[in-house]
Amino acid sequence: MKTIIRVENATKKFKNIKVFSDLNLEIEKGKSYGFVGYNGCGKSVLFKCICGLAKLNKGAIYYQDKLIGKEQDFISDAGVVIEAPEFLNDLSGFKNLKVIANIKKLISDHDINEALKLLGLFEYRDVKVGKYSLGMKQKLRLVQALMEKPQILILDEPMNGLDKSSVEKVRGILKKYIDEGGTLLLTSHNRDDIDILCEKVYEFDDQQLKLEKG
Ligand SMILES: Nc1ncnc2c1ncn2[C@@H]1O[C@H](COP(=O)(O)OP(=O)(O)OP(=O)(O)O)[C@@H](O)[C@H]1O
Repeated sequence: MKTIIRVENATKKFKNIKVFSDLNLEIEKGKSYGFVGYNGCGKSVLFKCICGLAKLNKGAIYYQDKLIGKEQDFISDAGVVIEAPEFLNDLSGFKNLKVIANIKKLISDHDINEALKLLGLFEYRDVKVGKYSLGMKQKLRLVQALMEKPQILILDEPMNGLDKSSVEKVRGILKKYIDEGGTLLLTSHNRDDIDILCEKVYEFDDQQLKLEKG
């Protein structure tokens, strides 16, 4: 299997808080990985560093052999849900996605609509995002992450704010994504999400990652 992400001796700290230290990790293409641990253990910070949204204090992260932050600013070809990427409240759901799609110009309006349908947002495509509920905004984030059919998905608590049937729907979408060869990095405080979707599970333990399953 081909390594797609390599984290080497990574250390990240904030002033007096050391989040992780000399952490090593290999992500193989086509596999699904879960990351678990208590609030504040470092899951989101690790994901941000992998994406290029935060800098390591020491060590290196490679995406397809390119050094993140140097040879490549941000991870490319990835669908990402981390915290709340803010949408423009005065634009509709569709137009927000269109603004993002225009950056890479990989997909058509039809593709955006199909992605909206996947999560049941198509009928709200023309409603301003400012009028979306919390769950609807979360679904829009997922649509954004999925719409360009990225080869890797990095999802930090993607089920936040979703009702039971939407969680089932997203699990189905992610399962299909993995079955079709996608690579998934996932955090969730719902252990069922992790168990259903991830073949390998890492737990944060004393500033390190411990392989818990797989
Ligand atoms: N920008 C920041 N400035 C200072 N400290 C930060 C910053 N971002 C995160 N931290 C700290 O880094 C540590 C790890 O935070 P992180 O958000 O990665 O936790 P997490 O495992 O994702 O938690 P949760 O399960 O609550 O989402 C915490 O102690 C947090 O307070």
